[in-house]
Amino acid sequence: MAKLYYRYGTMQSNKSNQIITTHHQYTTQGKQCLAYSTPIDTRSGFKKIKSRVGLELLCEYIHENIYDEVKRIHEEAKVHAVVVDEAQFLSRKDIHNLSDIADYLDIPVICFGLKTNFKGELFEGSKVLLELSDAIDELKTICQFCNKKATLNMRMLDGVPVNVGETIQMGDEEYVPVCRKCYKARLELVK
Ligand SMILES: Nc1ncnc2c1ncn2[C@@H]1O[C@H](COP(=O)(O)OP(=O)(O)O)[C@@H](O)[C@H]1O
Ligand SMILES: Cc1cn([C@H]2C[C@H](O)[C@@H](COP(=O)(O)O)O2)c(=O)[nH]c1=O
Ligand SMILES: [Zn+2]
Repeated sequence: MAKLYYRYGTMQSNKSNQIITTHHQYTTQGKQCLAYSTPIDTRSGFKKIKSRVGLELLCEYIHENIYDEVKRIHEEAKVHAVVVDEAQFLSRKDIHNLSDIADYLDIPVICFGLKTNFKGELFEGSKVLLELSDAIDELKTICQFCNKKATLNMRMLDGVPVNVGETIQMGDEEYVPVCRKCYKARLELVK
């Protein structure tokens, strides 16, 4: 039976790079792999996944009829895998639909995304993925301030760490990956 995978990490942990290389691994073997992201994050351009290394991949956006769409494509030509970027922004219903693709169409679904927001709290999509995924892997990078593994994302406003504001706010330089100790040295975690 196909699995629902969740590969999570902080910002800069190689998520977009890995989704693009995973897609490449399937397609260079002649295996159809469908790539999706969310319309929330348009930093890379319209319907595009872009990694910091410079790799780019065209994608579609997740929508409420995603299960029917993948089923229709799969009936025309076998789909070997579905890959999803920015999965933290998906709703509970979206993740349920993705799990149906694994369970009823027998197609592996590999989701990449952040675990927590800049306040250290789970995003909705991340929470449901942690609840439902068959396999969960952490992608790693290093804390901005020390040499430990980064586990949190710190939002910077004019170079100053902040822990208040809207949860969803696009950006690159506005965030840095940090370890818990370095986060606590600068900000209070939400209690
Ligand atoms: N010029 C470069 N050469 C090699 N690696 C790079 C370069 N620029 C960025 N990276 C690496 O790319 C990774 C971030 O890639 P990306 O997939 O965009 O991250 P994420 O999607 O998790 O935010 C980091 O590990 C960073 O070190
Ligand atoms: C921590 C955090 C991040 N975001 C946004 C910022 C970026 O646009 C994306 C994540 O991009 P990645 O490089 O692919 O990891 O999410 C946000 O809106 N709120 C947050 O708390
Ligand atoms: Zn640190």
